[in-house]
Amino acid sequence: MDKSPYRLRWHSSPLVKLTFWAFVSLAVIFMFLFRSSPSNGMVSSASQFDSSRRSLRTFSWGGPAWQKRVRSSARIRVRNGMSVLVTGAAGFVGTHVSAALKRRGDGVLGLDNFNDYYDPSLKRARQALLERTGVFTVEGDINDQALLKKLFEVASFTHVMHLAAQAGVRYAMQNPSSYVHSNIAGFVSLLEVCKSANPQPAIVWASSSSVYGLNTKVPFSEKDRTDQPASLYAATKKAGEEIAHTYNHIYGLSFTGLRFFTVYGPWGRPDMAYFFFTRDILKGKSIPIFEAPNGGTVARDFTYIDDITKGCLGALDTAEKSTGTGGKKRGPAQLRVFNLGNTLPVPVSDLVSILERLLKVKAKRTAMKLPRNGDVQYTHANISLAQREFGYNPTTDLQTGLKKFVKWYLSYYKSGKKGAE
Ligand SMILES: O=C(O)[C@H]1O[C@H](OP(=O)(O)OP(=O)(O)OC[C@H]2O[C@@H](n3ccc(=O)[nH]c3=O)[C@H](O)[C@@H]2O)[C@H](O)[C@@H](O)[C@@H]1O
Repeated sequence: MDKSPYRLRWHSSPLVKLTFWAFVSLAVIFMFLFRSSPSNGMVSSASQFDSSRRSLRTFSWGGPAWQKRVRSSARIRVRNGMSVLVTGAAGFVGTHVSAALKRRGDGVLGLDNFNDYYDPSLKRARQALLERTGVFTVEGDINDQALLKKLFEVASFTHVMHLAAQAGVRYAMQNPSSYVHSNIAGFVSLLEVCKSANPQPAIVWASSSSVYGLNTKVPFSEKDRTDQPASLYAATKKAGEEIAHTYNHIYGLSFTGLRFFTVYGPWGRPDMAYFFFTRDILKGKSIPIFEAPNGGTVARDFTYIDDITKGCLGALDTAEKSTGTGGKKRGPAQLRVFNLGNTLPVPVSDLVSILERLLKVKAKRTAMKLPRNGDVQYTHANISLAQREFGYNPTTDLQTGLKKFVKWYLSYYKSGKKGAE
């Protein structure tokens, strides 16, 4: 038995004993909070949710300075303005919409996971552009509910512009789980937080023209069937529309889904045909141009980014409030879906001809059979619903829009210094 004076004193003084155990308990509680609660302003690991991404990431967020930036970015600076959480803010459409909202005085907070589906340095350049406009983009994943809850605690968003998604029709064959992760699990994760927020935000989000799938009735109207998706990407977007219906029905969340038709323009996505055709024409590489099996034309209703941005703002401006509070529905809420297209389908071979003229380089064309990996032959939007509801009126033809894209492309990848991958 230990007979040291310390031991004796330990046993004999209840006050010392109490102090010691109080100290130990506090230390344990502190360690627990530090490790497990990112909402306390520490570190959140989104990678545990994200086994499908090629680069697993850990995001840092929190702390008083971070909260101050979030609050300031989301602050409304104009009468009757809105405070919008934009997911996928460092994406193509996200950047344009965030900047447009900020410029007119709305509060905007960006959220993006900066994944490596395509060159993340382009996303960082977009983030820097947003920063200059006054938009702070938080680095994080929509599957990270602790982060989302924290954002809603710090800022009171009136709207969510949900653009974060795994895009691309053909890539779904290579990495199917990334579509489920972002477009289904991520969407549900976001809606779980939105439905419990007080007040609930109104949600405007990106669906896709691809939901029309094998539908052959043109132009595509919102009333046409969308139960024959031709790719997993399309299936996850269609699932999103059904999930929106459920959250609208159960919780009174207000939803506007926007079916975008092949959006293109400056700061665009390098995985899209007009973008990598430009790169490959300049490099002298051959361009695979898809042809339909019957010798028919493959065409798209290419829609310029400024027209899409106006459509997004129109949808936000006419979105009604959600009706629920604290996770409970109080009445029926708005549920809308709109085509946002250009109404002028252009054959892919014509797109290449326009690029040849703008770049002053002859393309090496290779005809290829339309692969059976999700591509559809033709898209054409009927936009009368969006026209009626919020005056959507696209004004940019493909020639004009591509001219602006090429100008941006050449200046961004100045004389091959940055070199598009
Ligand atoms: O409208 C939409 O909802 C979709 O638009 C695009 O999908 P897509 O129209 O297939 O756009 P691209 O991949 O840029 O293809 C444009 C056209 O070029 C054709 N193409 C593509 C690649 C290629 O190597 N050759 C080729 O001829 C495609 O068949 C298509 O007709 C986007 O990539 C999707 O994320 C978006 O949801």
